[in-house]
Amino acid sequence: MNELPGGTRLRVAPKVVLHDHLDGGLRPESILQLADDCGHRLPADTADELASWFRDSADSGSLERYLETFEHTVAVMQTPEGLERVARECVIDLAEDGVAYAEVRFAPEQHLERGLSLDRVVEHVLEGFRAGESAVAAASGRRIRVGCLLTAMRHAARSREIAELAVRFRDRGVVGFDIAGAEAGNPPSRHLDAFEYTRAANAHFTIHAGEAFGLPSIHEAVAFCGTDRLGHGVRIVDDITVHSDGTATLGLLANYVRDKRIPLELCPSSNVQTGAVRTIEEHPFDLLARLRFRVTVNTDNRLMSDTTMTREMTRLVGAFGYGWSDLERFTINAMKSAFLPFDQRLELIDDVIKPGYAVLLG
Ligand SMILES: O=c1[nH]cnc2c1ncn2[C@H]1C[C@H](O)[C@@H](CO)O1
Ligand SMILES: [Zn+2]
Repeated sequence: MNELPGGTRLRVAPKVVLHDHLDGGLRPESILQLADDCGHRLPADTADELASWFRDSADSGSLERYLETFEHTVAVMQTPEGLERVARECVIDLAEDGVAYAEVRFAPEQHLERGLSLDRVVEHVLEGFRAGESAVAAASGRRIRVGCLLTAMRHAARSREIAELAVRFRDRGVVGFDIAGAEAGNPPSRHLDAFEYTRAANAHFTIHAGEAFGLPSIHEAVAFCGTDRLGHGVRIVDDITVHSDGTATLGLLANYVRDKRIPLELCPSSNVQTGAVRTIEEHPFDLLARLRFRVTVNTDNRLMSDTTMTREMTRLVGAFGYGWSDLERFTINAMKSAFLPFDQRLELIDDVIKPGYAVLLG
């Protein structure tokens, strides 16, 4: 039998991440330095202790408590230097993880505490992404491409403004719009005007739905808002009945999501931390993959989950015995679902992903 994917070969395998939060992926050392610069008090004072603090605090079983940890990352991302540094390091870290294409999201409205405007915030982050791409090319000759998603916080009332911001920056590196934050009590339809505006501008969006709240949230995101992708969407499993002989019956919503090939941005470790699923082994990722939903593998928050794309894939390989061809399929699923023009998606699939996995498949 062939060896299961792992080690350095897995780390260098081409990857695509569609769901990664900029403010959930900072390096602990950078948080310490930036907090020192701006006088923000942290709950720990060494990089190791801080890394553990984030992981342990996020391990709460509740999305609301998980989200509280972002107070300390958002606090150090309020200045041009802070935003650019975090964005640049994010790209370098993703490239180190074998990521060839990433869509990284953040919520501009959370970065106005020191007087920056929404436009300036976005400009600094995009500047950091470009600097990161150049640094990777200069250091290793490798190419990583990073698109930005602008997120609106779903408990707040700025979604229309953020959708307009995303459309305004569409030719400068912003590839889409999103909503995030506490899901229960803040249904997607509260932000219908933002989604309608985005659709009318022929722009793309994804919605965090079906993570901490179940089918009604997914239904609204798909049927009322017309989302292009589902952020998590893991609870679609509530609309699937698995019988004792292993066959499955899909409800109307699950069928619709599968028929329309609506991509699921699945984030296994994050789901365990917020209590959406109990363990990786019990994660519906494999059921959904076998039923041929368009599943993709994602990190969500690398700092809070102490993870990388390589680790998420390693955990899935450990739980479900996936081989290289499975990982290639999930990666192509993600690339097909990216908010890039079709010809650019195809180019990455044909020139980067397929040749990369061809070597690994032997
Ligand atoms: O998985 C998530 N679900 C809902 N909201 C989230 C998740 N991960 C991060 N966020 C929030 C916290 C961040 O401050 C915000 C923007 O990235 O998005
Ligand atoms: Zn998320």
